[in-house]
Amino acid sequence: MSDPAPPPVLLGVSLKMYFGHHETLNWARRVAALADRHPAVTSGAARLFVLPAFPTLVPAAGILTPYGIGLGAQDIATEDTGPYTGEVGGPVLREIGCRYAEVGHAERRRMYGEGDTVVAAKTAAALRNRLTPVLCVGERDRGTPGEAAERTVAEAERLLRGLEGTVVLAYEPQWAIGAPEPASAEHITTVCGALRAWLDDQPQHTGSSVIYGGSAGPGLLTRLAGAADGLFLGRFAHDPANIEAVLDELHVPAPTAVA
Ligand SMILES: O=C(CO)COP(=O)(O)O
Repeated sequence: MSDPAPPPVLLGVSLKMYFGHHETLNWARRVAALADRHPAVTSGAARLFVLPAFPTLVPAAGILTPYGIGLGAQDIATEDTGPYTGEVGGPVLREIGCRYAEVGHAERRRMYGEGDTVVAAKTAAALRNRLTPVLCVGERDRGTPGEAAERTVAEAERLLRGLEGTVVLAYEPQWAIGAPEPASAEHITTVCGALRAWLDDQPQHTGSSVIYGGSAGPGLLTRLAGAADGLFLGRFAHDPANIEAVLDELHVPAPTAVA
């Protein structure tokens, strides 16, 4: 009997606040066309998800979801409904077609004062609304891989305590975000391996994945050789040719021979 197909490599893109409205939709059309024709996507070897800005979510859903690209928000309110000016709650995100909600990104922690309590509450809000949290974890300052692994596993443990459900853990060492280069393959492998080992002991989070973000781009998946379940791309996904280059790195199963 042949081995079961490995789970798809997960490639996420957060557009942060870089693009205009029409620019986002044009980019989304190019990514949808790529997903429609690239064998890594059509064979199921890779799965894409995209997190655009809130106002583009509705039109982006119409462009991306027909091609199996998951849609998600870059943030989610801790509460579901009520007097929370400026917030967007999980029920609305789910209603408009989101399947993911990012929580705890380093930029929100640093610039908008979000701490562990808020991040844990947002993670709970996502799970409560059947959205997969893309939970960002990672150390602030560059240190040894071993220290980073210990710190990051403790962070994931703290943020997910008492919660149940499938999550995407996005390991994003804060010092590698917006940098010229990602963290080293050794660093990423050590930390993602520790997160994976921890998750494997958490039956309440079955089906979860660990992806790496922080100046990720073409070439990194190859260097990681399966050490992460995927990548969380930022700037280097602005040019869809780079997404294509990342997809090109995946081993695509050969089509079944027809007798
Ligand atoms: O923060 C990131 C993804 O959420 C990474 O962004 P960059 O790849 O632009 O560093």
